Amino acid sequence: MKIALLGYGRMGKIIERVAIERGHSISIKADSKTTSLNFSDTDVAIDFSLPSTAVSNIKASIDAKVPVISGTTGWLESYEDIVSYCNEKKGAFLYASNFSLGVNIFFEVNRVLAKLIGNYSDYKLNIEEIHHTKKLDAPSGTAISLAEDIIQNSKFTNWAMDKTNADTVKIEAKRIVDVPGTHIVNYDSEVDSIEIKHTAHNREGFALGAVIAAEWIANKKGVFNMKDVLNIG
Ligand SMILES: NC(=O)C1=CN([C@@H]2O[C@H](COP(=O)(O)OP(=O)(O)OC[C@H]3O[C@@H](n4cnc5c(N)ncnc54)[C@H](OP(=O)(O)O)[C@@H]3O)[C@@H](O)[C@H]2O)C=CC1
Ligand SMILES: O=C(O)C1=N[C@H](C(=O)O)C[C@H](O)C1
Repeated sequence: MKIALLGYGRMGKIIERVAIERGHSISIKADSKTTSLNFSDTDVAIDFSLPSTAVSNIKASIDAKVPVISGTTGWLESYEDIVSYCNEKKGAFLYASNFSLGVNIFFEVNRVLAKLIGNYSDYKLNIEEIHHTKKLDAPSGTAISLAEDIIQNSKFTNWAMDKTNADTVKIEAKRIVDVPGTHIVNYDSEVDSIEIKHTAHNREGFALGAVIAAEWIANKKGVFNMKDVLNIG
């Protein structure tokens, strides 16, 4: 496949290597200096750019009838608009806050735990995410996915980063040099604690998952997520 990389930073460069190792070629390497996108020689686009550029890149791909994989986080206020846009234009779009197999298994464990424990008022809930200091958005997209899954499967009704009440999932964001991505879900009561944790050791798993998603979405139409790709849960 010919893959357009919309964003050629930390992730874009690793995705390039993984894609070439899997027999693909790169048709576009877009960065902040790119002024226009020509998709004439592209089969699929992968966007790992900035919160401020993700929406226009996704729309440009859909307009060009190129299926688009979206890994950029921090733009989710426009997610429903993109879903409508993609459906109207009969395009193909897949967003994941985290493409790694490990985190997608972690999401499943988180949902089960929320169903089991999330209705007991004895436990206070805290999500902690730790990332490198260059990260632009907070909380991480992955932490938001974890919180939203807990809200769908328990008594919790909302998430917030600051003051919480009993129905709020509290998310704490920490920034430490070079950390690729760590997420912890902690339930704490007077008598015990239950904690699940995912630690990314590097960015390889995110890149591999994005390329697998790009291979999967070729020739499909619709709006998808990583559960569709991995067939888990
Ligand atoms: N879903 C997932 O599994 C993961 C998601 N992410 C997310 O991916 C995004 C990118 O992360 P990362 O690679 O670390 O960030 P970087 O800052 O390293 O890369 C961002 C890239 O986007 C480029 N860019 C700027 N403007 C545009 C534009 N208009 N069109 C295309 N590209 C543009 C930048 O250009 P320049 O180099 O010129 O500045 C840079 O190359 C973040 O939102 C991050 O949260 C990260 C890891 C995993
Ligand atoms: O910015 C990052 O680096 C990462 N962003 C994603 C997120 O916001 O959840 C995924 C991963 O944790 C790395």
